[in-house]
Formats: sequence, C-alpha cells, structure tokens
Amino acid sequence: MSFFEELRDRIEATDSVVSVGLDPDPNRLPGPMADRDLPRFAFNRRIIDATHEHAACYKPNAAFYEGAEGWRALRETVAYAHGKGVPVLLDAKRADIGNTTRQYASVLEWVDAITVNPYLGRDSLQPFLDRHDSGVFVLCRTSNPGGADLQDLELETGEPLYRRVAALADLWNEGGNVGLVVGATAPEELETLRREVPDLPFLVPGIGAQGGDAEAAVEHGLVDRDGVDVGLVNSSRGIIFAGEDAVNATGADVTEADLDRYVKAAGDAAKRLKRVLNRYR
Ligand SMILES: O=c1ccn([C@@H]2O[C@H](COP(=O)(O)O)[C@@H](O)[C@H]2O)c(=O)[nH]1
Repeated sequence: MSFFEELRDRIEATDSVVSVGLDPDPNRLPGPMADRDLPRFAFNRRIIDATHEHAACYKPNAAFYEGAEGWRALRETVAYAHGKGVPVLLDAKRADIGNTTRQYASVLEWVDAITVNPYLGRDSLQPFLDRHDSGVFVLCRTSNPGGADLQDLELETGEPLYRRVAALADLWNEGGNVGLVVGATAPEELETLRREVPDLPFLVPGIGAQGGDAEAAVEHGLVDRDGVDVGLVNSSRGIIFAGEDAVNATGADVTEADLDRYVKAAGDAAKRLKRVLNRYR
C-alpha cells in the first residue's frame, strides 16, 4: 500500500488530519525523562500513547535526533508509532547530488514519507521520487518569516519562485507520491497553490506556536481521494509541550502522577486541534 493510500485510510479511521510533530527538544523534556535510557524515545513513547487516537501521522523532525543516541531514539520512535498503526513522515528536508541522495533515500526503508528541498533540482530528488510507495513532500512556501526572502522572488515570467516549485513538483508526481509543504502562516499562498496544483496534498505546518491560520490550512491543504480529505496539518510544540501549562514538570521531585497529567494534556491538545480542524472540513 502506498503512503497516500495508507494516509487516506488513517484519516478516515481517526477522522483526523492532524500531524503530531515529535520534536523532543532535550531542554524541554520533563524532569524524570532526562534520567532514562534514550530520553527522547521515553518522552515520545508517552506522547504517542496519549495522542495516537487523534494522529493521522507523526512527524519527527530530524534536527531533534542529532547524535548517536538521537538516531536510536528516532528508530525506536518510528517502530513504536508503527506499532500503533500510525504512519511516520520524517521532516528532514533532504536533497543532494544524485549519488548522495541515494543514501539519503534509504531512510524510506523504515519511514513512510519525507520532506525534501527542491532547490538542487529534479536529479537531486530522483531517488526519493522513484519510491512510489513513499510520500515525498517538497518544500514550497515555508512558514518561517524569512520564507518570502527567496521563495517570493519574481521570475522572468512574473510569477514568484514558489509557484514554479509547485508546478515542477506537479510534473515530478509521476508516481502519485508527491505533496507540497506550505505554511499555515501564508494563507494567500496556500489558496493560490491549491488552485494551481489541485491534485497535490499539502503538509501544512505553522499552526499553534507559529500562529498560522487553521481554517486556511484545512480549506486549501486537503485533496479529495475517493471521498476522503487527504492532507496534513501539523502542530509540534503546541501538542507535545501542552503539558507545560498544566504541570510544572521540570524539578527533580516530579512524580509519575505529574507525568500522567503532563501527557494527558498533550492528548487533549491533539484532540482539541482535531476538532478545530474538523469544523472546517
Ligand atoms: O515550512 C515549514 C516546514 C517545516 N516546519 C517544521 O514543522 C514543525 C513545526 O513545529 P511547531 O512547534 O508546530 O511550530 C517543526 O518541526 C518545523 O521545523 C515548519 O514549521 N515550517
């Protein structure tokens, strides 16, 4: 089964387009987690337990798994999410010369989808694109404030660069495995892109901590696949660290009961986001 077929089924089963971002910042892990073997996995496991019913997908960002222990934590996290039946999209923003990308693409043997950077051109992405069963999300109009610096640059045709990227990604979609990354902080661009590439599902980050537009994310981020809305709206810090408001979990005297309340807050945040997004579907 391809990634987008699996995602369609998962969205239907959970009635959710929420992508839960697993970005376990080591400086924000609740106190007792830091002492455990593979602290980032120990944290993610609790978060997955609390959120999986509302998760269409998990999106770990590779930056939060730097180092040998980090990569092990990532492998364990992916296996644990799969054990709960949830697909995993690795946000790694990869691309390089073809020979190097072939190595990068081997990660798709154990994750289901990946984000890629289009600025080295098609050959830099080909090893990803050739894996028709994996999802390949091409960065198009990112959510960060500087996203406009290059992506909005006007080409000789008068169109901004991000629109050319979208048109190219559409061409690259021969295997039906391509999506776009478009930030919820850029609602007008989201609307434009939906018109221009009506068939591509979007991964829309920028909800929650970055203050993006949830309604626009849903209205423009999804495409109909056999009567099911397919696309992903991601929140990372807004879900996994929601417990920080409920529990002061930084001290040495944090109890298991505190941790239970902490992760319950993450589950509640995922459920709340699912409900908010579903209002617009
Ligand atoms: O344009 C982009 C592309 C990727 N991201 C990533 O998504 C999450 C967002 O985290 P929040 O805590 O919900 O802000 C994070 O991994 C980013 O690197 C993005 O935000 N924007």
